[in-house]
Amino acid sequence: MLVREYWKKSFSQLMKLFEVAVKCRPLTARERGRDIVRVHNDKEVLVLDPDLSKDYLDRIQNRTKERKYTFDYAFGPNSSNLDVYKRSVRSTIAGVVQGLNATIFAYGSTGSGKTYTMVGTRDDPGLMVLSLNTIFDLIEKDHSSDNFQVTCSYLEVYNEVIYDLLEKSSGHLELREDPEQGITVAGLRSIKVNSADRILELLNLGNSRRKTESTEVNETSSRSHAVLEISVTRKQQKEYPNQVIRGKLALVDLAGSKLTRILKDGLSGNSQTIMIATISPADNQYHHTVNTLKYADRAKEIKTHIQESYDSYCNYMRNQFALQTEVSRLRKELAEKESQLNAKPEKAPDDEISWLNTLSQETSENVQERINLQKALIELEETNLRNRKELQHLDDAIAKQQVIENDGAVVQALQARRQVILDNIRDNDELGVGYQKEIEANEQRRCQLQDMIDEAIRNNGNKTYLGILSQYRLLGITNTELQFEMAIRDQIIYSQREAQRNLWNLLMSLGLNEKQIVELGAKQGVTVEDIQMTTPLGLSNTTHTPNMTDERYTSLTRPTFYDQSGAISPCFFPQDGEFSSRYFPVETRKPPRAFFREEHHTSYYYVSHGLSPSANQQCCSNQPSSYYGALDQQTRGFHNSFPLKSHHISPYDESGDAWAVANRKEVNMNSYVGMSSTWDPCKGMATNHGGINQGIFGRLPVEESSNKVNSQHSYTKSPIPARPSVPHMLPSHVNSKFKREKF
Ligand SMILES: Nc1ncnc2c1ncn2[C@@H]1O[C@H](COP(=O)(O)OP(=O)(O)OP(=O)(O)O)[C@@H](O)[C@H]1O
Repeated sequence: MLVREYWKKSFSQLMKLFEVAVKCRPLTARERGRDIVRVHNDKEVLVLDPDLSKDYLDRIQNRTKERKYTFDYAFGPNSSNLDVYKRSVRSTIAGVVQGLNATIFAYGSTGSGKTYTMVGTRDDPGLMVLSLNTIFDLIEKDHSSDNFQVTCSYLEVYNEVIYDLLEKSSGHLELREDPEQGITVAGLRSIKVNSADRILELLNLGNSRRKTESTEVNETSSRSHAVLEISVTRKQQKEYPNQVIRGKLALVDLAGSKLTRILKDGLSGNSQTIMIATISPADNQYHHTVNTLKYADRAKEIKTHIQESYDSYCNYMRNQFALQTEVSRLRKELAEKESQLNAKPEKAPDDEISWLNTLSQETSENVQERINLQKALIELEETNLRNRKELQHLDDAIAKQQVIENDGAVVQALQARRQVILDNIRDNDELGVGYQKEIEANEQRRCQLQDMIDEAIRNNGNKTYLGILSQYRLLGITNTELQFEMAIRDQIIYSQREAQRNLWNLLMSLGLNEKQIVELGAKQGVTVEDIQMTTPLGLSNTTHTPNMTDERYTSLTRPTFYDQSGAISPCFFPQDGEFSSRYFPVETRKPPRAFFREEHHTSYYYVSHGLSPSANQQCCSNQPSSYYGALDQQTRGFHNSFPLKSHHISPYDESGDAWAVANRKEVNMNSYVGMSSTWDPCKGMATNHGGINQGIFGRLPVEESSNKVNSQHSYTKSPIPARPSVPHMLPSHVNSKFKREKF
């Protein structure tokens, strides 16, 4: 059967997710009482007042104990199990073979006929037997080429303990939560069966092991709940080869009346459930009968609830179906593309082809290598993000210990851990720089290879053929790259959503309401639903954001703004919240706006270096326009800045450098947001990451007593852990990946 048809059918079957049937058994030979139950119209159950002495007046004054209920199905004492099965159960069983779950359970007081209804006798087989016959019948008649497998388990719950009825001497079994299958019984035997007869054998065996005892109304009263579970696994062969559909049928014979909880269990998941409420017609069972009917009546309320769940379930299933269709469409498309790719072009001279093959092969290896390097780099950076987080926590803990608890041993242990983390960060950073270099070399090689391929094609007589062949080869390579890019893109989308949510929270926690944020965003050219981090929320009113691809920047080269001795490019920070450096054209000095946030109380930090006093003046003279900045070793750029509170600002030292000062011994730049630029040696220009970034730049050793650092380029002696930078070959929005944890 087509999956579409199958779901269509299933939906209509699901419309009756929960049904209640009432079955009244005949009076037994032992019962001497009066029959007080009447069944009308196959739906109504009337229970007469067992007290015959009530007169007409009592009845019209509503003092009668007569009760009337209506159910989905009602069966009188003359109905056989087969009657019950045909009308209320059979259609549900058909769904199990199509992958649906069904639960059929009997509920009623002791001696009311639950076991008789579920198990039955040789002459009047019960619902378990009839259901099994149907399942095997349907499998046999199935015209599809699908493969079926039927398994069966039978358990007993006695005094809250689970036993395996298919095991000779079963121990206690435990419930486990399985991520895929939900709640399962650990160690329960599940036997593969090929016929209803085999299951009946097992059923009889299990029944003989059930705990029973004689009660006033029932000689062989079951003292336990029994659950027979039949699983039907259907492996499709045609439309969706090897797609597996699993249906389950649970047939439950309940012992007592723990109804609500049991109902809840029975109804969890997407199971069609049929409750068979069994009652005795005897007048001395009046209270039990009415109680059972009341419960059964109340169970109808569950139906409404199920209908609601059902609606969302249907939606879910529809989505699933749509996704399946989409996947199958894509599969087909892919197959078509592949066959196009495999179509061989006309033959060309062997040596040319082999040369092209060599180049294509090398290009493919080159791409793979680059992907691997990028992956390694990303992992490395993620590790270091975690390291830096831990470092921050350690710093907090150490500070807390020093100020509040002052426990030397604890501080020592924390500092030891801190050192380990620092070492790891540095090692990783070095490794990262190595990866970056390898990536650059790889990229250069790629350019060379492409040039060689172009050259080979240009100089050959059979240009068209080789061109096509080359394109065909490169198409495969591009595919690999695209797949990698897609994977990263997915991750970025996820990260950006998270960052966006956090940003909202941050802004709200700063006291801005939604409207203000939207207005602020609009002023800054930010669409609030999709906050563009490349145009950061700014503190200034300036709206200019430099276009870093502008050719004016391309003349810049790395040595201009950084050398190994630490003679980095100066950054200066105008009071309106902007920052600038030689990255930006001298003639405009119009840097991007930046939104900065300081989370940490820090001490000294390098603000600027090597500028003339006037430049420094421009940088820091107007309070509160002071910023931290730090050196980015990976990108060789002077990275970032953020504002400090005015009392944290130091004067300049003799060299003209300005330092930010705070009340801690060391600076931890681990947790702020700011703005950064990185140098892209390939493009020969700086890239503005803009907006809010991770800003991880490490610390500088400082003298606690001093308000300034007397250290000409002291940062070079104490390496600043590099900010996790982004491999420049990756899509530009990969940058966002490193922004997410800050909000
Ligand atoms: N439809 C029926 N036709 C004939 N006899 C029946 C029918 N239903 C039940 N009985 C008889 O009534 C008695 C009690 O039935 P059964 O053992 O099924 O009750 P039960 O609800 O399972 O009881 P317990 O909860 O104590 O196990 C049995 O002797 C059974 O044969």
